Amino acid sequence: MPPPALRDRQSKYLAIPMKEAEEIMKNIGKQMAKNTESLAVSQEILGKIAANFVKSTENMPRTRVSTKDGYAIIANDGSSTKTVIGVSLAGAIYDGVLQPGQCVRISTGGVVPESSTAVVMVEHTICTKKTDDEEELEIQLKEHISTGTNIREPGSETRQGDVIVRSGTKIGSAEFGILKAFGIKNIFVFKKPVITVVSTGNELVSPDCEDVPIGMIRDSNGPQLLALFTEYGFHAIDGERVSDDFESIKEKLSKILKTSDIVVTTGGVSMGEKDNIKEVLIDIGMQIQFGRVMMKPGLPCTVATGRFGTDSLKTVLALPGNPASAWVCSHLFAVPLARTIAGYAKTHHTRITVRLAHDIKLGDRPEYVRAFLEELEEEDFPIAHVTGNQISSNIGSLVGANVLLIVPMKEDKESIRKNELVKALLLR
Ligand SMILES: Nc1nc2c(c(=O)[nH]1)N[C@H]1C(S)=C(S)[C@@H](COP(=O)(O)OP(=O)(O)OC[C@H]3O[C@@H](n4cnc5c(N)ncnc54)[C@H](O)[C@@H]3O)O[C@H]1N2
Ligand code: MOO
Repeated sequence: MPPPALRDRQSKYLAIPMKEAEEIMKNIGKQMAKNTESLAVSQEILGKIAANFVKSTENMPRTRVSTKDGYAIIANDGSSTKTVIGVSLAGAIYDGVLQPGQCVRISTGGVVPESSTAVVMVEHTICTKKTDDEEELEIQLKEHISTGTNIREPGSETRQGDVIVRSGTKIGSAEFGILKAFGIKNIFVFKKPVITVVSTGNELVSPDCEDVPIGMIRDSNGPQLLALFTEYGFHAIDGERVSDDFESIKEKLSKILKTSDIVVTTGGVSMGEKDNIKEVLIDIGMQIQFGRVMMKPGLPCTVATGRFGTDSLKTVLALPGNPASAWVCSHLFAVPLARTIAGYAKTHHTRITVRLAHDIKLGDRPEYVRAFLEELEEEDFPIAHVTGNQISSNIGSLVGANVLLIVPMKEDKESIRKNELVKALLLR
């Protein structure tokens, strides 16, 4: 860094539009390695993305089974009265063969005996004969039952060889359930990127520090971003803190980049005399992809890439130190990138339409306003309440936020009004 008198008085970096920044991130995502691994189908795969199409190993159901509790009959056998000759319960099959005029009591999920062509619900029958000790001997149908009624045919839900989990699908409870239903033992999933979070700043002390000297602050960005990645199903490594010193940052980043795919730093990216991050990134051979974005919060948001002596491309997201800026930029840039590398088909936050609960004054940059939603039965759209003072340093503006309102910059109008509809990104 040159002495203050000689430093640049304007940023060298053009503030690019958000759309352009997103395009650049998409390209970086495409170039970053997507590695796969085979994992046992255990809780460990929850939240991972399937890397292959998984096919069913057998028909579902495997045999004809009943969808109702009742009686397996031969439909259209010319008799509405049936002799009860046995029982087929789920887990205990009746392996005899039905003759016309006979039926077998059956439960939902029970195997339908050979030659039976329909199941009549117990509600549609009357018991017409029984033994002295109350065993059913004969029933009568109250209505006509046609062939196929209440029977699940083999393969009627899934045929052997059908795709049961598509590549790119996130493994949740439903996918986990179907893999278990077919007895699948292992599947290929995308490996998640190794993410490391580092806080930079001479003023930072441990978040656990009880007696913080004046002029110093607790490092909240580090733990906040580690938690943010956890919320999105990623495990991030705590790279802890480093001072603003050029050499110290260089040493720290050089070490971490060897073992990480994505490094997220906070602080030191703006115009301050200790804002060294961009220079360090250049010094260690990384290419700055953008050094400012026309957005609020997050103007000095910086992204650099490089191979760093390895085959695979690495990305550093050097985010502003202000807590709201770091949080918003992590949502908008780091999470989609991590999702891309982890194989997600959908990498971006869902856009929804919301109705504003208050006026919002427009600023000189497009803004991502933190808000929370209220759902009212009589309203078509959720109501968005802004989370207080939106200054980038206000960590309280993040608390309770579950959307980012996409608010344009001031052009022909000064504000958007209460009750207007705006687009928002759904978080978490
Ligand atoms: N002359 C200019 N000054 C600033 C500009 C500008 O364009 N020209 N941009 C402003 C904007 S916008 C932002 S955002 C900030 C970002 O600055 P830096 O990324 O360089 O961040 P720092 O200066 O290091 O810190 C900013 C702020 O955040 C606090 N901080 C930093 N790290 C942490 C942490 N780990 N946990 C909690 N809080 C943290 C730090 O103490 C500062 O208060 O620059 C504006 N300035
Ligand atoms: O862009 Mo900064 O995050 O406005 O304060």
